[in-house]
Amino acid sequence: MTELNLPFNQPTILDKIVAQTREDLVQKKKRHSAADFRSFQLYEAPRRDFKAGLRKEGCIRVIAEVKKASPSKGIIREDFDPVRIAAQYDEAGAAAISVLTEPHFFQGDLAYLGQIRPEVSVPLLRKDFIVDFYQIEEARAAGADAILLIATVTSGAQLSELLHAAKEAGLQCLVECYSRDEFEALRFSEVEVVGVNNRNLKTFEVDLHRGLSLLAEAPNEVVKVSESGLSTPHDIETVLEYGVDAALIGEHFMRQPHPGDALKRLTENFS
Ligand SMILES: O=P(O)(O)OC[C@@H](O)[C@@H](O)c1c[nH]c2ccccc12
Repeated sequence: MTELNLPFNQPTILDKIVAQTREDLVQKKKRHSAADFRSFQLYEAPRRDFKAGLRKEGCIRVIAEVKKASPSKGIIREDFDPVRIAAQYDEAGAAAISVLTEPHFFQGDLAYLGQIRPEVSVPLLRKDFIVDFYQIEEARAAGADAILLIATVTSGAQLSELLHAAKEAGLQCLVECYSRDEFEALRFSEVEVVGVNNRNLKTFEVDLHRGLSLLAEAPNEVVKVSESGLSTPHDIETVLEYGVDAALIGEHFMRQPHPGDALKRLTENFS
């Protein structure tokens, strides 16, 4: 993908996050081998069906996100209690909860998954930058039901291998892409849930219609998720007009005093 508005050869924020993730992995592997995760209590817990809740004809399904900070916005919510926020989302009818676990750029924590899990009934998506099989075992041990795989970060054979490994580990995947090239390179025989990020992770620009037009091209049997920058009933109406099943929403909810009420208000006419 060409980014004409970026200086040549400058590392993007995404490059930096992935480099940091790889560095962290070196340290983590010294502490635990992937096989060690098998002895974690949550490793054997039954998984919740992420995909099943994401499609309801004529309704918007919401993956509500627990996110303290982001590289584009800095701290989004000072008063951040991940378990309380997740419980509100669950009560407000979220189809799933996305939990940022990346620590350096999003101030996330892997431990949030295990803390949230017993307090909610819906599936949990681990939102992180997965580049290694190790992180799949780690996600299972931490209590995730599904993981995000980002086509901008991992594509082709590597993406297929991670998808396969996740399936083996009993985890479902949300495969996120940004560009048309990434979208067209996806093997829809392997991808059950596809997301298009409306925000360019390199420049942070948001373009809802660009993302939705791409999603509309996905095969019928694939669950479609519109991600990022959604905040108004008009946005939700637009998402539904494109035949998209679910919306992934973080910042808008996290900026409201009561994120659960914000979710109810946003979806009351579409559920
Ligand atoms: O907070 P927003 O604009 O509602 O967006 C949520 C989610 O789509 C966004 O956090 C996100 C989408 N893809 C990602 C990949 C990594 C980290 C974060 C993301």
